[in-house]
Amino acid sequence: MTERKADNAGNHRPVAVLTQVEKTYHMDSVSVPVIKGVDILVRRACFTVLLGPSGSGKTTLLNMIGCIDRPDDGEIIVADCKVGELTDDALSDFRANNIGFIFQNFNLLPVLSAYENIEYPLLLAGASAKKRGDRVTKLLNAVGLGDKARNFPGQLSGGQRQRVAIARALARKPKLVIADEPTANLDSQTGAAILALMRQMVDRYHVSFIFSSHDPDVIKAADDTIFLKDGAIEGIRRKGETGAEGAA
Ligand SMILES: Nc1ncnc2c1ncn2[C@@H]1O[C@H](COP(=O)(O)OP(=O)(O)OP(=O)(O)O)[C@@H](O)[C@H]1O
Repeated sequence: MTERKADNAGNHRPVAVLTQVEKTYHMDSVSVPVIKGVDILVRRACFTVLLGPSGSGKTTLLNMIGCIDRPDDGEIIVADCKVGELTDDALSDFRANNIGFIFQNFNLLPVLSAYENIEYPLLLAGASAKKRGDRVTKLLNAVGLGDKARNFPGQLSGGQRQRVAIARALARKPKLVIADEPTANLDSQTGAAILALMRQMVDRYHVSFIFSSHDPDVIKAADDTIFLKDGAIEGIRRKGETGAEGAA
């Protein structure tokens, strides 16, 4: 049985579990609760879409799942680790070893070529030259950019830059990739191609993707869709199931 099939059968632990997560921003004397008692289970080796209108709290939630930010209350488990118990340094290491990130503005280093951008996290991890070369070449080919290795970001289209960013996010074989509105700065055709590529990466590498969007069309690509409104879960739809269930 493949990992994916096993996961669908419920035999594998989820890649992330959020229990009663709360986050409030404080500005001067005003407190704004942004995430309100959220429970989420992110399945392993699945493509999960977090769907909600602007301001519903998608980025705030992804930042907490991605261990960039901490909740005020509740528990977050990522890759079987209770991340709230880690010190800031340990959390940084955990993030680098387990989580990849893709951003809407690509966040590539402009002075590095496509090859070097993908290689960078491997250099930071101390991987050997042979390992780096093998991995980068494999990923460049996987994202359809085998012939653009030497191009700098400024010499690539938006869609090509996002392909480099996807390859970079996968470089260290993360368990989870977080993509915050990765198609927001792309035209609809390029955005659809990027979505299809992420779907392929989930199927090929059995990595879990969690992708935020306010475009309901992205649901088609997802295994699971989590509907967020005003910082609370409105429902969760798992592919193959009819209707939306309550919080997982
Ligand atoms: N650092 C901050 N300080 C204060 N308020 C914040 C901060 N970051 C976000 N907010 C507020 O929290 C709410 C949720 O923001 P968030 O960016 O998580 O939403 P979003 O769903 O990702 O929105 P968008 O789709 O527009 O990116 C918004 O009302 C926003 O104004």
